[in-house]
Amino acid sequence: MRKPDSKIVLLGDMNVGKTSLLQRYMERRFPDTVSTVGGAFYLKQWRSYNISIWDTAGREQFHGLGSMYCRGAAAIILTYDVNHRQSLVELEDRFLGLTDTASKDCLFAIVGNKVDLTEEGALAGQEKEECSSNMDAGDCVSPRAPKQVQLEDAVALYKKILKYKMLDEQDVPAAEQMCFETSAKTGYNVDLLFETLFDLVVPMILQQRAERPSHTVDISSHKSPKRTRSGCCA
Ligand SMILES: Nc1nc2c(ncn2[C@@H]2O[C@H](COP(=O)(O)OP(=O)(O)OP(=O)(O)O)[C@@H](O)[C@H]2O)c(=O)[nH]1
Ligand SMILES: [Mg+2]
Repeated sequence: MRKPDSKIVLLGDMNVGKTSLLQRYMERRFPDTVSTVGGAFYLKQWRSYNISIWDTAGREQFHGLGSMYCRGAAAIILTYDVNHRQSLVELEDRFLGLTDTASKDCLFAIVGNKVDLTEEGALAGQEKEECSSNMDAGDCVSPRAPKQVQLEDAVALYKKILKYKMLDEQDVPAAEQMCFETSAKTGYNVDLLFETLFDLVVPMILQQRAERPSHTVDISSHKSPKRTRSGCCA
């Protein structure tokens, strides 16, 4: 197997939907999941490049492994649940420190998942109301609640991350491009999330290749040595 050209890591609290997002993208479905143990990865071919996408465990007991998974990462997807404010708080308190091992020009995406469960998600046609047509409108109780975390909160966290990493806003993609709201259940924005990141890491791969000293010897330009009378090389 060829070594991956780049690495993307999903981080975030347990139950926010990291595994579901990855399975929705890679397998085009929303299967039942079990809480992740340690970590696992998928390989995605994007154009001619191999990108590994790592799913990590959000459970506290696996916290120590997080920085190991982030080592050398070109992009990190910090995931929260739009219905649980604490899951956004945890990104800053518990997960951001794990990203210190990532590549120095690592990109960050902030992803609020499970929008299908919110009133806004319903308005955006995320999921059909499960009401029978002979019910009164009043009987049709929606389980959805207003979003607990707004996109602006994610944008504010993105800007804090730039400060923490001492990055200049002008040198990195804009917050509006890197903060997403998704639903692994319906697929909403899932392709956009992953493919935006793939397109951003490709130039990083090319830059790394250009900076790396070449170990390739061009044998076509090599002249054969002249033979001397003794049969030795001059
Ligand atoms: N409604 C809804 N449920 C979701 C969505 N994404 C995930 N879930 C559900 O949320 C639960 C947790 O999802 P996982 O993908 O296992 O969460 P995780 O972040 O990988 O959790 P850990 O592996 O423990 O860190 C499962 O019951 C999923 O079916 C979503 O977009 N919408
Ligand atoms: Mg998981």
